[in-house]
Amino acid sequence: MESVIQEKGSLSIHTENIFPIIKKFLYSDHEIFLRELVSNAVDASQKIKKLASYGEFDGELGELKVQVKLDKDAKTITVSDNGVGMTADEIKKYINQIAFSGATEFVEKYKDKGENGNIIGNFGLGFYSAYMVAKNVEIITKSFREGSEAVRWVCDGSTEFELSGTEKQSRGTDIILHIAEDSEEFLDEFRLKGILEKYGKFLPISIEFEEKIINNTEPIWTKNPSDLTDEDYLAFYKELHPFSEDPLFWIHLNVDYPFNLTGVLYFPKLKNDFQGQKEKIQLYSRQVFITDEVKDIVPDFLQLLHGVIDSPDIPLNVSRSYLQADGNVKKINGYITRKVGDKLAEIFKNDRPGFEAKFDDIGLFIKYGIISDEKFYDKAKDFCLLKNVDGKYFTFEEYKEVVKENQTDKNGNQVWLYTTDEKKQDSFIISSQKRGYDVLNLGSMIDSHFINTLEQKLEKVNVKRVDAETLDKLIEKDIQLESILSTEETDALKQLFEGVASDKSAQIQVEAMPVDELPVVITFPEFMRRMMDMQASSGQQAMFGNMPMMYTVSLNANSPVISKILKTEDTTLKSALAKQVYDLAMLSQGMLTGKDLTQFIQRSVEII
Ligand SMILES: Nc1ncnc2c1ncn2[C@@H]1O[C@H](COP(=O)(O)OP(=O)(O)OP(=O)(O)O)[C@@H](O)[C@H]1O
Repeated sequence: MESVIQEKGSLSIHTENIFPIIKKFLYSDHEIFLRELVSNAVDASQKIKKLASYGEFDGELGELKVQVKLDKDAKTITVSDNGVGMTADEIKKYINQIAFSGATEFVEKYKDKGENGNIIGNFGLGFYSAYMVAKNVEIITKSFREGSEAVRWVCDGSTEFELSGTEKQSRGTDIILHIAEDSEEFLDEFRLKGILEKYGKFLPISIEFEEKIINNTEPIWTKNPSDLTDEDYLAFYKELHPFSEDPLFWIHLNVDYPFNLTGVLYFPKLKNDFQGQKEKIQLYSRQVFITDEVKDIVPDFLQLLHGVIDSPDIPLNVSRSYLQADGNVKKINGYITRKVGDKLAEIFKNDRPGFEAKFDDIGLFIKYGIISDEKFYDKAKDFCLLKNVDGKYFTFEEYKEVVKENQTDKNGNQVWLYTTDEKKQDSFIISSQKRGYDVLNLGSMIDSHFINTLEQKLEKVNVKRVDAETLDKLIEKDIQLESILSTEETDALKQLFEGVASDKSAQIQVEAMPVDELPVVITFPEFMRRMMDMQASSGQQAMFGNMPMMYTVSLNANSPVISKILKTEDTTLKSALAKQVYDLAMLSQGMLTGKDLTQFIQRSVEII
């Protein structure tokens, strides 16, 4: 049966309810009220400038300026401008109708005149944020239109307002906030100055507070790159980060299609504690500071950069989940990645020595990008460098040529060797070099992840730490060394060492190595070790968290020392000798500690 209830209509909002909502939920940060009112005043000033340029206003423009005044005794904060002002009708339209934005209307009306939208407002709610801190707000305003009468509007935050004629000589608007008891923290010049400097440092119209202009109205990102010198960029960097070292280089961003975005990103000299350096990119919307949390707008691997991004196309007053899904935000992300890739490629191409000199600093960004961003990898694979222990740099392709001859294994795979710690792994590096192998230096936090990505991306390349295996197994060739020991001797040898090993879980194996190789060698299987490194660097505790480091003890069947130990008749001496060479191997891997170390020293002294 069809229902008889059928009705269409529009929902009504009870305005009594709206103030508490604005006060509580519109912005989590109450200090935003000042940003909103100053932005409105800047808008009003920009509008009069534009109207003058369109020939719709032919009076004196005068010096356009926004003034913020604090009167502690009267408990008021006043924001004044000499912009367009409002007529009584405009107040009724723009102020009395909550959420009707005059800004949107202005842009709409003048869009044929190439209105590029230098107007900040668009929600039509900003003005009411004044009620987050004020119990009463007065507007005293006079429109630029000839013959307009000045008007005064007052509202105490209820739904009743008063509108009347008043005296005001000059064009423009004064917004007077009578601060509520619970917001008197804002009646403080330092607090106000702080808020103004935070949000208004780069507003396009001069902002005066306590007889000082607090802003730079023409920050460099609004200028044409071809009009700027290196000094300009460095000076601006100092303005943003007064105590930082000079940046390595920078990128000027400038797009207007399919979204609007300008900005300058700097590559800083990184300190080791790079975690602490995040949140150094500031996000602006038409020169109004919005936030320094740019997580979703800037690709993760570029969050270590410093600088400024300005885009009116990034939605501001919305939740993060919305931001992540926003099409523009995704495009902006892709654009920034591409620009950074292009810039790095350009420096690499035009100034390879300069690029190499900076690589130790920028390598982190590049490797991070390679790991986390497919598109960035496609560009970076041609300029990302590998540094070997002799301090020489190679691209991936160059390096393939360097090691092709000596480091291709019997299956036709290249094996790239690296060290994570030149000092600790010295003996392994030396043995590898003796064989004519090259050793890379990949010891930074990010490298275990980077190596993993390399192996996935590069065909027929395996990457192993110099101590991942004994020298012969590191890069397996067709030639197999013969063991000089019989099967019985091999078993006896293994048993002897199992007896002296203090760590009973150690894997002991007998292997035929070159005669001059050490009698005992301790190695860490690459895969497990790297997984553990990766986990440690990402701060996780999961799978391998509590597991001891796995290692392999290889006994060199062909070592004369091993033969000597096997031939020793005296069983006490035999064990002592075995223990001594075993401990030497432990020592060379920095694994000999505690009682084992004490006893080792004692034994060594006795032998001498
Ligand atoms: N100082 C001012 N001078 C002239 N007009 C003003 C001034 N302040 C506000 N207005 C008018 O009132 C309208 C509503 O302002 P409101 O701040 O509420 O919204 P908005 O600026 O359009 O958008 P947003 O919510 O993003 O700030 C403005 O669009 C503008 O037309």
